[in-house]
Amino acid sequence: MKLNLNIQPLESWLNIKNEPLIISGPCSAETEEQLVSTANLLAATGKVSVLRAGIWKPRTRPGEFEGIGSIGLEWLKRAKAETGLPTAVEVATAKHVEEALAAGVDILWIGARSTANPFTVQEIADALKGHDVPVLIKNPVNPDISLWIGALERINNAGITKIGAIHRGFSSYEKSSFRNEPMWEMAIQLKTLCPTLPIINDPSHICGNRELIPYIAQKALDLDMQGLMIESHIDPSVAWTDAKQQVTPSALEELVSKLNLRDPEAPNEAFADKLGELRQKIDKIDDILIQKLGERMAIVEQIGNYKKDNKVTILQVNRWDEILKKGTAFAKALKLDLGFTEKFLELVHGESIRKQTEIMNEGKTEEEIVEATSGEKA
Ligand SMILES: C=C(O[C@@H]1C=C(C(=O)O)C=C[C@H]1O)C(=O)O
Repeated sequence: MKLNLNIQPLESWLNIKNEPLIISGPCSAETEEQLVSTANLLAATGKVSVLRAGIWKPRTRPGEFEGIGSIGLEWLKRAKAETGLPTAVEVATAKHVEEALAAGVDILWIGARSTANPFTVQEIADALKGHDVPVLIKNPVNPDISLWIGALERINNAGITKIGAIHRGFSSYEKSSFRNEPMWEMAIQLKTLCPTLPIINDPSHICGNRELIPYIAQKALDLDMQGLMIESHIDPSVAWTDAKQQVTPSALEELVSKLNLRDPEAPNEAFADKLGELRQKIDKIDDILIQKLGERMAIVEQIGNYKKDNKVTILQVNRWDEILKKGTAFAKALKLDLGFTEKFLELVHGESIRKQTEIMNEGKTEEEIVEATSGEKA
């Protein structure tokens, strides 16, 4: 499947000062002085292409600072006039869109909580109709790529062609070193579905602390993301929101200077030849892997039929345990990553279970059964 979005290339609507594209500014606009002085220091670094600031803040719990509101738009105007930097704010309602556009905000973004709600996205899309403003769409809080795609489609259907995605990570119930799990595979999947879509990484929200930002920012660039949105504050220690994850403008400058910029391709022929040669080897190995997986599944099917005839359960924990132990020991000897090996074997075992369940159900898939039973798609 490919995603059919009508997109204008990032470079055609954004003047990128310095590679990579850096969008920076405070999590929240707090005072005129805080915003304007942060903006001036950011501009002086020469590394920042867009000034961001939260004006309306979606807070998880009531009673917390919910953003300075419309007055902040006036401060942004001043910051823009003094620095020449285009400005970006988060919008979550039609009213926000109208006010931001009336105040001359250059780029709008849709936050993760809004992306998760199609009603909200549609309301924003309707308010955007007839306007030619760039819109960046953060991933939804939950790891559901369809919601992310749906939001991009709704905004694109409203006639907005200057669009991009922001990867800010996903909420997780499990304890993690990240504030929001990166789940890079989601961004990779989006890029695969729509290679022309610019994806900007937001390491501040993924990390939740400033120390990890350089690592995540570098990883994002190495995964060919088009830019970074990094929160900055003239004095993060007194920030009203997200104090732990904001950096000073000078720390931002240092962080960006230390990033290694790598190209998607190397211009020299020798590199291309060598890469081609190695990729041919990989192609051959992949063919063998898939061939062998096919052979394995044919045997799994035979076992499934045999179990069905003999009224034996699908899951055989002892055998599965044996496979895991044997497989990981072999992987260890080959210096293969054990976590990867386990995941791979689990995936293969899961497929065996799926196939044998289908056999027990006279060839009907789980999806077919769920749909026939509940009338809903599985
Ligand atoms: C194939 C079998 O069924 C299941 C699948 C297994 C596999 O994929 O290797 C192993 C044990 C069972 O849980 C089997 O019993 O051997």
